Amino acid sequence: MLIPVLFAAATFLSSYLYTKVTKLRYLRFAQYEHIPQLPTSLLWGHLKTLGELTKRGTNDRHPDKIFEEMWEAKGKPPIMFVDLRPVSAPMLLVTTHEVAEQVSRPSKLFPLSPTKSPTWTHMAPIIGMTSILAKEGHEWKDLRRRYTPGFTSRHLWTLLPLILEKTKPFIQHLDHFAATNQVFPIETIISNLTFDIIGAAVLYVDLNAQHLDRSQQGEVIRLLWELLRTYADDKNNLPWWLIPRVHYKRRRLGKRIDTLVRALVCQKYAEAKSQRSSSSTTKDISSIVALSFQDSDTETLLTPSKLTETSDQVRTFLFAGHDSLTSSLQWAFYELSRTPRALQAVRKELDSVLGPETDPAAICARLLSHSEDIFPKMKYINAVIKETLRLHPPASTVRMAAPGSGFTLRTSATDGQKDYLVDGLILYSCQSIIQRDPAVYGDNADKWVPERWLEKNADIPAAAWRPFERGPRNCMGQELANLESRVIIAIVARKYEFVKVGLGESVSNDVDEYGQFKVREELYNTRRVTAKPVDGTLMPVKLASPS
Ligand code: HEM
Repeated sequence: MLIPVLFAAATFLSSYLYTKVTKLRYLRFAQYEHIPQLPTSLLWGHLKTLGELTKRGTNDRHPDKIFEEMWEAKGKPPIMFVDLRPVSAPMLLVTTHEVAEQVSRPSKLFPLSPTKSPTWTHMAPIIGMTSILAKEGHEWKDLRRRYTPGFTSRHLWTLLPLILEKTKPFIQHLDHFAATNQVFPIETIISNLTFDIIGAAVLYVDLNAQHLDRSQQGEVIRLLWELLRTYADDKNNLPWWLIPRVHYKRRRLGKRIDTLVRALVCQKYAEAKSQRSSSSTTKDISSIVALSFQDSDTETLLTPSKLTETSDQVRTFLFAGHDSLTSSLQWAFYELSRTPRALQAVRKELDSVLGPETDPAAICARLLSHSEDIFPKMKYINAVIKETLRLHPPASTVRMAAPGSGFTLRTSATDGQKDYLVDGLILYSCQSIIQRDPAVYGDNADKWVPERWLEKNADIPAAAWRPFERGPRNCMGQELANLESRVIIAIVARKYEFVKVGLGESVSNDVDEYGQFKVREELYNTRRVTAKPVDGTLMPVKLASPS
């Protein structure tokens, strides 16, 4: 009796194992064999290669760098399959602007462009579950429509006095560091400044971010910092079952921030309502959220679901409004500090548009009184910002067309035009590869050369510069980011001299053929939700000598 039972069990087990292994072989080797890829392992897909490459270099470098090494090893194809199962869904690395454009633009299949990848949920504790960043279809459209008034150029110009006001503590910190000769990460003071600006712009509140002593900062900022720190060691969006305690901590902190933000939203809603019903002419219509309350639904009642949704958008704006901007400003100051030619050009431009006065208060006054005249003339500064975002893009888009949707991507004629079925894959447009394409940017694609944006005949396709992404889901805050960047550079560039120490420190006063100081060891990006200089950009500052 026992033998037939054992025999039946063994037959069942071996047929079960056979089915599983056949399926695994299909998933690993056959399912996406039509897409260029490195050799893969039956059990670990490309995770093994990813792990080995990670160990071979500086292991806290941004995963984009490791993807780039894989892409180079495969001969730089326009798209590449990277199998991250079981840690994450399988991914398609997109490396040319022609293909990236198809990922971000509307099509018959996806009238609002392909949907966001479900991997966004690792950010849910920061931005909430109903964030505009992740919504789709008409829900996303409604949110975009409701919040657009707060991001129009006309409205943004009304924020200028507020932005300038917020730069005062920032300048005081710089003066203090210059007087005490302290080495400090400029990330801290830039991020505190951009937090304060976005808090004021979004809710018209003082988030009290600009204290170097964290215990003195407002509670929302302290908790947000703590929350963002939990992402510092998680370079690959590890699933909850690999880091359960970290996920629990994120959820707990996210909830506490949500509670505080909800209270602020209720307070702002009550203020907006009472201002509307009074005949006062000093209505607070100046915050992005107050403007969204003018939407007819919300005007009548802040229902629990509207409150949740508003808190999620506020948290999204607080995060998106400080994070990438801080990173790009750090890189801008660093690149300027190591490129004397460019710093001189920035200063010359500021002299010509602002006059010789370099005192921040005088600059603020002039920016306020002559903004319409001054900002359009900041051509070189614009080129500095553009080039910095090209070479050091902080963020990108990650999409996924549902399995079975039949979504295809076509590679360009120069890449041997071919259609690839890519549904079910995470579609990752890797900006740091796309924006350094020598076919577009030439032999100096890896170099920081702001002048390339000033050349009259520079033949750079619009789609090849995409730090804010393109298509309907592009960045809502790009104009605000640009305004803040120009203001901060205008106030700081002539008064202070930044000198990088540690990573990225110059070896001598010799410049290379692109006019940049040679460095001992390159400064590089790491991943903390988005891409950021790994050391917070350690830069002592001193007062610039008068020119
Ligand atoms: C240099 C600064 C910035 C960069 C490089 C940047 C980059 C990006 C990118 C790449 C996206 C697309 C993300 C995706 O597809 O998942 C995005 C979306 C977004 N950004 Fe920015 N951003 C910056 C500043 C800002 C600022 C200051 C705000 C102000 C609140 C902001 C608000 C948003 C919002 C709300 C979205 C989602 C738009 C939507 O899905 O409709 N960003 N940003």
